[in-house]
Amino acid sequence: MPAASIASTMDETTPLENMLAQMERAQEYAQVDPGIFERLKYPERTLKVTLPVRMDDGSVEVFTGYRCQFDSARGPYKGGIRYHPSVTMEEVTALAGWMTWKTALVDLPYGGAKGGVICEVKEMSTDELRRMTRRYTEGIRRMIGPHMDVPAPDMNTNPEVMAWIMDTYSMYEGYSIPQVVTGKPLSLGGTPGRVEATGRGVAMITRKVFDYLEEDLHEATIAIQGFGNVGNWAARLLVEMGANVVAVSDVTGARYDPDGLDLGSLLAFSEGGGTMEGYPDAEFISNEALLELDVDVLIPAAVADVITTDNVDDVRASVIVEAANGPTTTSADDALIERDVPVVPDILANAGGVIVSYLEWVQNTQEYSWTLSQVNADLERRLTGSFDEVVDAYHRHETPDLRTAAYTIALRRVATAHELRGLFP
Ligand SMILES: NC(=O)C1=CN([C@@H]2O[C@H](COP(=O)(O)OP(=O)(O)OC[C@H]3O[C@@H](n4cnc5c(N)ncnc54)[C@H](O)[C@@H]3O)[C@@H](O)[C@H]2O)C=CC1
Ligand SMILES: O=C(O)CCC(=O)C(=O)O
Repeated sequence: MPAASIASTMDETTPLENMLAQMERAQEYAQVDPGIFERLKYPERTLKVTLPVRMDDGSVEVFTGYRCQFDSARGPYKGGIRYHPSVTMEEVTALAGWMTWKTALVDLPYGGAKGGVICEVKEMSTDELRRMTRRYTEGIRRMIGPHMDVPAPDMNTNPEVMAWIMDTYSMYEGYSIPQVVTGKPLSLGGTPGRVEATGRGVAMITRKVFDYLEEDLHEATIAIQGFGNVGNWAARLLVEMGANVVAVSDVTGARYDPDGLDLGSLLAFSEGGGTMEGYPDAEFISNEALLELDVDVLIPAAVADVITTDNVDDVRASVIVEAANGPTTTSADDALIERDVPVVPDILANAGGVIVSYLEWVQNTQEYSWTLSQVNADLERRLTGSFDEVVDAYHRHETPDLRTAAYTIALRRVATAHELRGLFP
């Protein structure tokens, strides 16, 4: 389905419509060829797969999965796989689009893709998840490959799931192909630093935006929505940098302590299967209340569309760093621009994950491994360099916000690749 017709059937806060609106806003400054711009509103292809899975009780459940390949002008498609009940073809399309702008912005030789399966991981056993993952991999295996499309983790997927994907793909090809997927366990060709890379990047970018604003991160108060892979690593590393993490949440709610949370205890509790609701210390507040706390930095690190016209006037943070994909709607962006609240956009703030995925893929391709300090140094160089480029574009083009500056860079890079390849005679 063409992106424009998907968008016209949905209300204004859907991720796909937001992504298209973000592109439109940047085109005013990027001024790429109108024909190419029109092309870039549409994904190249999306595959929908049906996944029959034998459940532990002997019944068969049929799951639906997608892989959307948005653009490949700059290189193989790249992007994570999400397991979540709210996955839709439209959401996967928006996420694949965001991957396209993200890889271009941080100048990786990739295009953008995203996959997802509609499922509730909490209600499935490990065996059921493995069978579903193998089915999904079989379903999409003709469109992925180390030089074609390289999946990675996203919400509710992890190194174990990546190992199953790698194994299933390799079985069909007849030999081991670790570089078909990134975010693998270390003993299967994963790289040191990938698990924490997205959270580390979020922390690095938060420090960078504080330097840019000439503010001190030391003792700055931080609220983080989402305490999964990205949120919990961002929290730990920000505390290491001297910041004061005062609130974190998961899907059940948030814990808040204005003097700073005991992260060690929260991590141990959640690693043992506990939820925020069940955590015994600190004040329990809702996810909505977390977004409205009077803090220096708000880091949405869970789902899309959480800062909207409904709550943006109550968001009191001085800076927003988008660790999740698509947490702010375009109308909320307008209000934040009006109030001069800096928003570091997702395609920059959470790019640490795909940068280290690239480093994993490079190591696999070269059959050579790097140390953690080499990986982290390369991540920091790329990410902070991209931040500087975005700030430079913001001032040079006088864009309304950092997001538009980031998109201006990304759109131009992707459009140049299309032009050079002669895709538009
Ligand atoms: N894992 C990665 O490397 C990357 C992830 N991201 C984005 O970061 C975000 C989080 O991803 P992960 O940490 O990997 O996922 P995860 O599955 O490890 O953790 C997600 C967290 O969000 C919470 N959550 C789920 N639904 C929620 C809701 N409706 N309201 C509040 N909290 C909710 C969960 O309880 C959990 O704490 C997603 O938007 C993802 O697309 C972006 C770049 C890379
Ligand atoms: O590591 C990757 O390849 C992609 C991670 C991802 O899905 C994202 O950045 O949203």
